[in-house]
Amino acid sequence: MTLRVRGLSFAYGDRPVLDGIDLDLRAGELCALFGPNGSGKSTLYRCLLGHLRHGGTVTLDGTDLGRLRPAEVARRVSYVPQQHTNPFPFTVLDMVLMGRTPHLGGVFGPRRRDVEACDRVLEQVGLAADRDRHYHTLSGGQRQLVLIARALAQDCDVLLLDEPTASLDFGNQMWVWRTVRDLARAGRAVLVCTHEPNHVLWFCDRVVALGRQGRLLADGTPREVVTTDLVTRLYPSVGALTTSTDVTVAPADTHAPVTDRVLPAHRPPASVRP
Ligand SMILES: Nc1ncnc2c1ncn2[C@@H]1O[C@H](COP(=O)(O)OP(=O)(O)OP(=O)(O)O)[C@@H](O)[C@H]1O
Repeated sequence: MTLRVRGLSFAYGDRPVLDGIDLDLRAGELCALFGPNGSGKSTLYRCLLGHLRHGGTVTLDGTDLGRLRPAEVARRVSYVPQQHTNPFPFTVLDMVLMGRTPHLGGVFGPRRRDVEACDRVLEQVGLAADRDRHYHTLSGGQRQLVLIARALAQDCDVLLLDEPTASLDFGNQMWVWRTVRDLARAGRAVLVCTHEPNHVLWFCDRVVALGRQGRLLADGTPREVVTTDLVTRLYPSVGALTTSTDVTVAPADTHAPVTDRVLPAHRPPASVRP
């Protein structure tokens, strides 16, 4: 199963944002989408999902996603948005059940097995005790976990996640990365947008880097792409960079102990580093 993007271009009015993006996202692969603020990552997701009319093509196993009805797309592709507010007083369980909606036939409501599936993912994200609370009363990180739970409940071949760890504590960040890595190993195709180069190095199979002009700058393994040269080019204000295998805090099951780590060259001495 391959999500294939060819020549994807998009502009907001007369302001071009994406320029000729070619990308293949394959089953079994955890791929990072890496790039500066405003480079068009969220816009790319919205184009892939058919929320924005764009140039070029997006196909899933040869089928043009633009020709499918939204419910058909939602059966195959799940999406965790970067930000989400909901004006209605949905409970946590209601929010996660929305992930099951594309799988329900006609006007039927959720079945017992849908509720059980949602309870299982709420248990996984550590929010089982909060299932009957109103979504809008949760903290930012808890809301992010609910959106991730909704995507897991949706149970799709392709997962598109837009900065899913941005509001999460270190423990939950590692849980999300391990979960998406396991989903990829189980045969799903996963694209995760992140701003953290070290997480790309630690967890991902592949990374595509989007530059400020809305063009892909690189596509390859993390060790090929996340170089001090590329990071300096994307983020010139950081200044000089160095790499290190001196990893102070990294889970044992990541690539960290054997992988270069990207660090600012002028760091505080080790004794005061966190
Ligand atoms: N609805 C919109 N109307 C007009 N311009 C927009 C709209 N949404 C985004 N943009 C602009 O398009 C560009 C790309 O935005 P986008 O949100 O895709 O970037 P991003 O890479 O996801 O950024 P970030 O890392 O900050 O989330 C930015 O310059 C942004 O200001």
